[in-house]
Amino acid sequence: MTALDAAPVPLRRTRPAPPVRHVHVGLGNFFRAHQAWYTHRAPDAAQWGIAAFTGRSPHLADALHEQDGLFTLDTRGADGDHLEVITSVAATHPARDHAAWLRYLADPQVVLVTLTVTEAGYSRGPDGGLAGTDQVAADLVALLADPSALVSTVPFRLVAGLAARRAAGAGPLTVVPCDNLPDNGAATARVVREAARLVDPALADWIDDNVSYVTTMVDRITPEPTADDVASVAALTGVSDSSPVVTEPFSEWVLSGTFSAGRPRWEAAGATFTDDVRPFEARKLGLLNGAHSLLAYGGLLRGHTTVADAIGDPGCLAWVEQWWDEASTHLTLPADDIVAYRTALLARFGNPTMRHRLDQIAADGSQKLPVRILPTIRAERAAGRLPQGGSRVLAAWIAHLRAGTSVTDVQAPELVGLAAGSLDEAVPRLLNELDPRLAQDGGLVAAVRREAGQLDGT
Ligand SMILES: NC(=O)c1ccc[n+]([C@@H]2O[C@H](COP(=O)([O-])OP(=O)(O)OC[C@H]3O[C@@H](n4cnc5c(N)ncnc54)[C@H](O)[C@@H]3O)[C@@H](O)[C@H]2O)c1
Ligand SMILES: O=P(O)(O)OC[C@@H](O)[C@@H](O)[C@H](O)[C@H](O)CO
Repeated sequence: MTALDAAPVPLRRTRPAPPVRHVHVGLGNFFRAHQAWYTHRAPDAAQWGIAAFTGRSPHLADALHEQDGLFTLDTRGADGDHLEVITSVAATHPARDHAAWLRYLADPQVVLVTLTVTEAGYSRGPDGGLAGTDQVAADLVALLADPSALVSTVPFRLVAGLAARRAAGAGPLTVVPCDNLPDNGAATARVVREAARLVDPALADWIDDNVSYVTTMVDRITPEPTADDVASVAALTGVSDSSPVVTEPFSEWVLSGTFSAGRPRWEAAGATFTDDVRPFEARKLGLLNGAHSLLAYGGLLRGHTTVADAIGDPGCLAWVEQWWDEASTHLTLPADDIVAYRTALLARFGNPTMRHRLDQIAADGSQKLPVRILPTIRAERAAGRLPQGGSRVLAAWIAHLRAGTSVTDVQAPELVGLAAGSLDEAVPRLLNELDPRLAQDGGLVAAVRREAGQLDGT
């Protein structure tokens, strides 16, 4: 008898969940394939339950609540599927369950907060400080009126939780951002500090004294699961799981900083602790995420749907290799490490069992290109070179915005407006949005204009 012949078994706990000592914001696919998986594998997992909150929509919190926080992780490699039920998520909550959020943060047993809220979720303005958005302003007004008011932005959710912690005398805590942002610990500290100071300068001082921020590089390609993935996991396991996650065998987590009140033994599960994350971060953001953005915009233009489709196109592959040559020049890890990483990336991108959609990666280019592409372009220009590969990534993004129909970005209406009209005008306008200094660099503007013309045939 195969698993398919039997009635599906519901996914429920048979043993108590581990006690909650860690809270996560951004319950989604990546957190479940990465941080929840590392904790599940840690030798002290029985002491480190996670309460996970969604960033916005309640859907996944509700679905996992029905399964006691359990879900199946389907790791798809060349040798087939490896299936395991991850047990580290002890409780799930929608973002609107703010009372639960405040309760956890006020609990001295809870000493860790991790985040996967996308690059845009940090509410950072162009200089990295707290953005002046309507949501930020609304959260400030709400918190000044009532410290327990529901707030929606990540900086103010943290500030509200930390205010509750201070009031309860619950002691120190560590925040561990796990999004693809360079120096994400310092980036998070800055927006939280600025938000706290607006609410109560004494609270900001307490946070400075009691909250540590760890900087991380995170890596594991985890696409949004499809209905076919849900069906295939059910067929393979015979268990009815509404919300499995599909991921790749490769995983990396590099962390740097002080955990003021303890953490799971993630190093025993494969995480690396180091004094300096930056060389790993630069390698990953430039080579993996930079090539992802190139494949997203360039691949969509060439009619592809997934990363595996696009990397199988010799034209896209040549673009990626050229971009990698430029980016690699400025990486500080040993050359053989970079060569090995590039070789491994080609296999990871080409993994035919992963349907990593290019339109998912294309979202929020205005937030992603500055960290994935611009550092290499600036370094190339400082070295007196005009990087064709980097110019092509910017040109492909511009062509994507000009196509206009499927642009998902926190600044979408503004960007689509700036992309309209002649390329001669649109290119400097859009470069100016990314960084005004780029728009003043005549050589670079001309190179991006040339590449954009090649892409759309003008
Ligand atoms: N998926 C991957 O391969 C991968 C790998 C490395 C890092 N990451 C990081 O993790 C992030 C999430 O990826 P995912 O695959 O889990 O996505 P997902 O869509 O499955 O989950 C995203 C989570 O972030 C929340 N969120 C989105 N925008 C937000 C905002 N503006 N404010 C607050 N919360 C917000 C959502 O509500 C959801 O809980 C990525 O943006 C990236 O920074 C992802
Ligand atoms: O998750 P995003 O939207 O920040 O970026 C899309 C991909 O580039 C990214 O998710 C990679 O798959 C990931 O960073 C691999 O570790």
